[in-house]
Amino acid sequence: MLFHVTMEVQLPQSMPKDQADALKAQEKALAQRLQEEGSWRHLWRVAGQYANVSIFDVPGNEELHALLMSLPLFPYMRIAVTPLCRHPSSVRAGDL
Ligand SMILES: O=C(O)C[C@H]1C=CC(=O)O1
Repeated sequence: MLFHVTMEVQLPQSMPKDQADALKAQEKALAQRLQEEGSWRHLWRVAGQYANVSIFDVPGNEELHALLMSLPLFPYMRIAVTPLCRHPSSVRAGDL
């Protein structure tokens, strides 16, 4: 299943820079691994915001929930999920 996911990162201003940098590095490593493996299909920065728009390809809701909860920045993100299905007028074969 495909999911459109938006993530807005809100790190507390009180978080020490070293801790924030470590979390971002862990997040980047996992995000890149998941992209290489295929479950994180698209990752786009929202211009002008510490936020992204992503497309995930995972078997279902439970898997997406587990994946999102595994992200190091999960406690500091506002996340919105929109499940996607194929549009009948799309000329694409189903892949993005
Ligand atoms: O920067 C972000 O948008 C948050 C998060 C998502 C991927 C990543 O590396 O960090």
